[in-house]
Amino acid sequence: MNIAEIALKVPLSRTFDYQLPDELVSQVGIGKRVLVSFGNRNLVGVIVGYKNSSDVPGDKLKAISAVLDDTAILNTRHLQFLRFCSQYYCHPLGETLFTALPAPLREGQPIDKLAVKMLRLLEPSAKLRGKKQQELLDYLKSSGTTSINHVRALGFTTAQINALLEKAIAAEFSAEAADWREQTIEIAAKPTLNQEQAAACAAIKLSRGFQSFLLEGITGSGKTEVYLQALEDILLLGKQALVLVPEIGLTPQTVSRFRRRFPGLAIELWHSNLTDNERLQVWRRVEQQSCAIVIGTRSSIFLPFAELGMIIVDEEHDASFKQQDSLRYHARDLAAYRAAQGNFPLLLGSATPALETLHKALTGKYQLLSLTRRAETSTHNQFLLIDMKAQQAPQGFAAATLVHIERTLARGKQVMVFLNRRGFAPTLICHQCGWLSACHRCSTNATYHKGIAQLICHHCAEQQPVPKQCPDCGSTQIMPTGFGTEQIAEFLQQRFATTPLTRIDRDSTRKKGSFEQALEDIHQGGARLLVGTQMLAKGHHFPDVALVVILDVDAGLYSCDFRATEHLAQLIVQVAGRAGRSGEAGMVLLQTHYPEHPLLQDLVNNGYQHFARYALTERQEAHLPPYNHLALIRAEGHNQNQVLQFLSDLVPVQPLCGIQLLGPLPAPMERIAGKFRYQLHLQADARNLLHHYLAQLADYINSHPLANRIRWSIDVDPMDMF
Ligand SMILES: Nc1ncnc2c1ncn2[C@@H]1O[C@H](COP(=O)(O)OP(=O)(O)OP(=O)(O)O)[C@@H](O)[C@H]1O
Ligand SMILES: [Zn+2]
Repeated sequence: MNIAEIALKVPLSRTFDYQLPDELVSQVGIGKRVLVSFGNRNLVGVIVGYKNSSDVPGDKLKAISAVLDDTAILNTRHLQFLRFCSQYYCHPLGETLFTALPAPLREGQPIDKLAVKMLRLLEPSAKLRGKKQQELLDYLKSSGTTSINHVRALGFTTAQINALLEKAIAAEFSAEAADWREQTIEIAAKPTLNQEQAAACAAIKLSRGFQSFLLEGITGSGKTEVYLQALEDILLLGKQALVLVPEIGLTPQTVSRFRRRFPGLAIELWHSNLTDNERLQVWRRVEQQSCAIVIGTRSSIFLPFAELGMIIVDEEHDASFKQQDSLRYHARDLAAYRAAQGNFPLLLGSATPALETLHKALTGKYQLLSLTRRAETSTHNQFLLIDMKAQQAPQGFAAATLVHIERTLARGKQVMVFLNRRGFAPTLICHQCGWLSACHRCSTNATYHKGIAQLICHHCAEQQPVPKQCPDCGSTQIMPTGFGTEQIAEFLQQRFATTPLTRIDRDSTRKKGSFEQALEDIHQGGARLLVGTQMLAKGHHFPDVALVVILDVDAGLYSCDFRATEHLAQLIVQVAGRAGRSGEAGMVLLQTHYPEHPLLQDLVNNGYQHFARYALTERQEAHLPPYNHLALIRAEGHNQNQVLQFLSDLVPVQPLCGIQLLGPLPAPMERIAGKFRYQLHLQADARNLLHHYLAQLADYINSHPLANRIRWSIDVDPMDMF
């Protein structure tokens, strides 16, 4: 065996053969990184296998230049997981492995033994002027020597730490990272579980080996408490845990709840704001057992835990678990693979489970655990549908809605107004000729942002100045039409001039720390009127909110996406769940032109649980997921004919057995950033048929002459059709 099979970060679904030079034979190993020459470049690769012979003739076979690791950075089990991922999502193995690795490892940087930067106090009696600096000093006095990571996790900044170092009040030194299992696990005071919670927790604790659970609990029913208590046994056994949370759900409150419950335990965070180096640190810490729990967003599913004992997926229905480009994986689905592979429990929690997950629970594949009561109160929110037909609502609010807002504010309660559209207005319209502001590069509107006086495309981010005259007819009567959060907030602030208002959307929270600041304002009760998009809606616990207003639910009722109603119902329930968390029942107003719509009626009268079960019967009748499996092949390019040609070539002459193929069809958004977009839909009753066909197709595509001239992708289990 003198030939190594190497995975490289190139967009080809194959590995590459390299000769093993004698002097490196003792250093190589599967899962280690190597340096090889590829074309005229030097690339980092990962050894994934060995062989005796190659299709490449011996004299053409290049040799490995260097071995970069002493020990494998991907162990056999982890490689097996990533291989599965590559096959399942029809994505090249090399690119899959390199997606999993933190950037410094992709670039070939060394992974040395983990050293931890520690702080030691030198001058305990020093007096500092900065309040936070003094707090840090006091903390060091009480805690003794502490890792810098830990101090930062408590909220102290690098600047504050450096201030102590510069004044020689504290010194920094390196220590070998401690094994988290050597610490005694402390469990802080906790509430007694109610009956339903206790039953759920017992079921999880009693499970042996791999078992998936769906914890279906209404908002505020105490799911997090079940997670915390279910984790105890796992930690006591010395096993690590991964808690996957949606991008928006990684709030300081969630994290501090875990930290408070397990004081002193090494808990790491993983999210998109970490630097490359911070990611590498977490990677090493989970691998070298110096961390017990990771709370992370989707890509933390790729972390190389030394010994994982449980995965929890909070808000498992959330769309952010699915990656929407390159390797289009779903972290929840990969979590199921990892749990089966490692033979440990998987716990999925949601108030509004995805229909796919619910289906698995109802057919017995997952064990269903239900929480039907709110943990702290016995109240349920009251829903009210406000009929917008024939209403005068010049500012987007029905008169009745404004009365409810006024009354709630008068009682000293907070009001939350939800609209999932940022900006001032979705488009400008010319009153004379009907011209609409559109993006030049996408088949969509350009949103009017009043504060910065710009038209911005929310798909490609193109900005244009606001025209003074209509580009078509020259009229000066150009006006905003429709509403965005910016406009809603402006109107409410005029109407309730003395009421403090906070707006939370991507525009208002661009500045670092401003989101946290706004949340803090709401918690302290400073803000009484809260206006926002889904950034405001998810996961937060605002005890004082007594009224939630959802301004526009109609778009989700009539959409071409078959998941639109499911997503609308989930959104309504999540947003509504922000109300009434402090004892008295909250009120939820839904403004709609279709108050008699069966979906709204079902949701409002019978709740999500009922709605979802009914929605499943509809999916079954329509042969849609989860009763059937989908894949989407997307292609886009500047040359429309090439894109169409490429996809047409993929359509087989003979119909396929067990697979329906539709297309090429224009994508719902036919142009984005100047590119034409088309797709093929594949639908199959049996998953193995679909995967078998996709594997063949991927090979064929790679040999297609247009494959490297247009952008194409395969999306297995697509979550949206765009
Ligand atoms: N058994 C209990 N006894 C008393 N209080 C509890 C209990 N379980 C949970 N709580 C409290 O109830 C509130 C809601 O609980 P928790 O946040 O766990 O619910 P959740 O279902 O995770 O909420 P969400 O729907 O927002 O995700 C929290 O303040 C929590 O501390
Ligand atoms: Zn655009």
